[in-house]
Amino acid sequence: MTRTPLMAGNWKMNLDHLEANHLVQGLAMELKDHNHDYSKCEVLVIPPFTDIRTVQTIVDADELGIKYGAQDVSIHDNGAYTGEISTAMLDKLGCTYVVMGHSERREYHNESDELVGAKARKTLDAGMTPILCCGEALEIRKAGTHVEFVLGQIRAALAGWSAEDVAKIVIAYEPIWAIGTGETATSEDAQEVCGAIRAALAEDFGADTAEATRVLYGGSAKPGNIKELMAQPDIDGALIGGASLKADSFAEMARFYA
Ligand SMILES: O=C[C@H](O)COP(=O)(O)O
Repeated sequence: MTRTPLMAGNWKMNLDHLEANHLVQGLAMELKDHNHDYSKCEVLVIPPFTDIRTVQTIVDADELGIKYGAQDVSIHDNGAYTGEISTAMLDKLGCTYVVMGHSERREYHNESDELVGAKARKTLDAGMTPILCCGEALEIRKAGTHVEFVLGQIRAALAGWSAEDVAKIVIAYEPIWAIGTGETATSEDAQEVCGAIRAALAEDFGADTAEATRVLYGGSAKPGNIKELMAQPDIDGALIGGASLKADSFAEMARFYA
């Protein structure tokens, strides 16, 4: 496989900057102690905005292989947008990834597919990698229309994109019913949708783009199920919430290949 696996820890609204310092130092130590090979799995932390400067300082000072990014971004460059953060601000802090369209933002902030697509565009234009989230609620899963629903979210967000640009993004499939519930989708469930995403990318943007685009799974991923998830042909990594808040469990997941 030519796609480099990615373990991305989405801290959500957890940990202040002091706790962030502690976690990143602990994570770096765990990975070093176990001779983690970053070429076999990229390790990414996605802290709250207020922690990013602290994470940058540790990563730069200790020349860590850990990457960091942001949980959201504005579609505006600057101006009267109280509370928003621009791509330029994130780029200046050394962020390399930005998440958009997480189900929690879609639900609590009414984010549409079009807005999510615009955030991904803005992120890519600023030289960072978008992590575009998608995923269905339990009712949709029960109705059996989850594949159609998820492909609809992605196609709406990426409408008009070039194949070259799509190949640079990361897509994260997160069934909402599996987020923070302890109820992981089975690896077959996860593969079904991740495989369908790749097939849709091939149909819309060509086989080379589909081969290059990384697709992550998210939703109660943990040390106990990561190997099985990563053994699936179309799962290239995980977007991890709860289990990324502890250095040992997150490091163990990053070392799924060992
Ligand atoms: O962004 C991460 C996901 O929402 C998964 O969260 P979780 O691992 O706590 O279920």
